[in-house]
Amino acid sequence: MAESSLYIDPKQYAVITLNRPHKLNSISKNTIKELDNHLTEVTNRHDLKFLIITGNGEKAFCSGGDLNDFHGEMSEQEAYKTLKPMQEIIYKLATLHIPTIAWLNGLARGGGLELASACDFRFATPNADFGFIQGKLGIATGWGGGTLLYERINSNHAFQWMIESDIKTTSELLTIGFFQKEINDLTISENHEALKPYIDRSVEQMRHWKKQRLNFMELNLMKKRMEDEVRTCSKLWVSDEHKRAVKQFLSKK
Ligand SMILES: CC[C@@H](C(=O)O)C(=O)SCCNC(=O)CCNC(=O)[C@H](O)C(C)(C)COP(=O)(O)OP(=O)(O)OC[C@H]1O[C@@H](n2cnc3c(N)ncnc32)[C@H](O)[C@@H]1OP(=O)(O)O
Repeated sequence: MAESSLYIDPKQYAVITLNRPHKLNSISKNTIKELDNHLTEVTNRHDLKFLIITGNGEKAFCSGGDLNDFHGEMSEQEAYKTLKPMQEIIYKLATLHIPTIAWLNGLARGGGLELASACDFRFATPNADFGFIQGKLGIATGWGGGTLLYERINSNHAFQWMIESDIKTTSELLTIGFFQKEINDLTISENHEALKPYIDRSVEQMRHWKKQRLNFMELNLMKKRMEDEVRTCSKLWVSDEHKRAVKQFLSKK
């Protein structure tokens, strides 16, 4: 069964849904391939105004990399080979030709927040919590999402969040500007109040504003920084602290 889906609405927006609610929409190697296909399809469409990424179910947006696939016993080289494809997806998403919205229907951890950071906007349910917890796992962001976090919020907040690796509420994240809107009604539709301004604009406007935003970002530098993150995370992946943390999570079963 597909682990994600792409839906194109007649109102000219696309929705990618992570579809592994029983695993809290964690991202497996297979999900990564599917996401790549979805993004290619969206990139080839010239009639879309914006893209939404969300998770199926009420509990989770995305709990990060699937720790069965991204397991603790990989060598540094294997870790790099495993992490790199998702970093590439995150880069593609961050530089997509139309605005993107992470629709955080539930909790997010680790790479789930890297995915959210790749989007231009983050709208979130009040009934969930969110953590860049990589620090507590003995690693650092492995998909380039640390670089993007610095693009999205004040650098002091980004720096502190990654070091402290704490779990934050929706209202805390609205306060520091990581979230732009709180959404109580989670159903994505053309009638949703939060989406109305995005639907009301034209394709040309949306593409222009996204291009303008990207012009203000140093994309080559950003790409290099994201690559550095993958390399650093791959090194940390083989640390005892990280192996212990993954083992502990997997043995919970
Ligand atoms: C690899 C990339 C790296 C990066 O670059 O950042 C990362 O993403 S590191 C971060 C990886 N993610 C995590 O460490 C989070 C792991 N999950 C949890 O800590 C907990 O699931 C939770 C988010 C705190 C929720 O806890 P709880 O409500 O008790 O639910 P369960 O733990 O019982 O989860 C239900 C179900 O889902 C499976 N699950 C959840 N997250 C993952 C995951 N990341 N990888 C694999 N499987 C995951 C969990 O094992 C349960 O499955 P079953 O036991 O089969 O029911």
